[in-house]
Amino acid sequence: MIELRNVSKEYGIKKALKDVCLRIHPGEIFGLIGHNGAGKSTAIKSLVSVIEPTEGEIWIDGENLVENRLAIKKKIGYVPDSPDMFLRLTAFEYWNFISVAYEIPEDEKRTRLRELTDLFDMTEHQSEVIDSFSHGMRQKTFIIGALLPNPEIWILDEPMTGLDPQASFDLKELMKKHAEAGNIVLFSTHVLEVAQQLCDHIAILKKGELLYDGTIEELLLENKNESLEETYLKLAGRNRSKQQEGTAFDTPLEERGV
Ligand SMILES: Nc1ncnc2c1ncn2[C@@H]1O[C@H](COP(=O)(O)OP(=O)(O)OP(=O)(O)O)[C@@H](O)[C@H]1O
Repeated sequence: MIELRNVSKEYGIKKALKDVCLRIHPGEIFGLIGHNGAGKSTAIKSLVSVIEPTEGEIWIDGENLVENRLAIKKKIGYVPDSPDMFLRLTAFEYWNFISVAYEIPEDEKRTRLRELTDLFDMTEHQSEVIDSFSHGMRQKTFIIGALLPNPEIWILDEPMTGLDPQASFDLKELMKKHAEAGNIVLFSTHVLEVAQQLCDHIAILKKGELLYDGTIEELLLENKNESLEETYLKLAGRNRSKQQEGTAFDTPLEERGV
């Protein structure tokens, strides 16, 4: 189980996460949803130890993240949102780097790499530099890297971004199988249809605050006769009063002095 206990994160004066409490259970596909800047990547980076929460604790399988960081990190496969620092490596060099970091035996590395590169049509591109890849090919490279060590917990920051329909379908099937086997798959997305299709459990963040924690079914039951999009926008979208007042863009250009 993943547990966030009253986790807050401040970047200087900016409060990116505010007292967030969450429990994610084995067997769940968990979706983090929220507008740009809501705090999704901050929550994910805290879970994978890229950053340190300002307050609160993270527990994974009954162990405190701060006290057992290395052991916990080895359980986790992570797809970052913008993994710029590896762009000069070839795809194979990147996967090799992951294999060394996770101490994957050579035979296992070869077998899993063959399976994953075949599945994501990346076998013929492994000697190419990541910087030369399209956005989707980069994304596939980092997904393969995250799944290579066969980790128990998958933490994927907007993993479908840039993927073609085949790769997106294949990844969703892998996510379902991994959760069905009793593991946790946590991912962030802006695409509500993807969340509706996949998630057993979602959390909605707005400006660092947890607005909803539960199933999509419960959320829709609480908001009868509304689509998920309508319910989500009611919760996380622009304030109703602002909508009623109209935005700056509803004002004619001449009145805005343009
Ligand atoms: N390193 C940083 N320094 C300062 N502020 C940051 C930093 N990283 C994130 N923030 C701020 O924290 C808030 C949350 O950002 P975060 O990246 O977690 O949002 P997000 O929900 O992942 O957004 P998106 O959907 O656009 O990726 C934003 O206001 C962002 O500007």
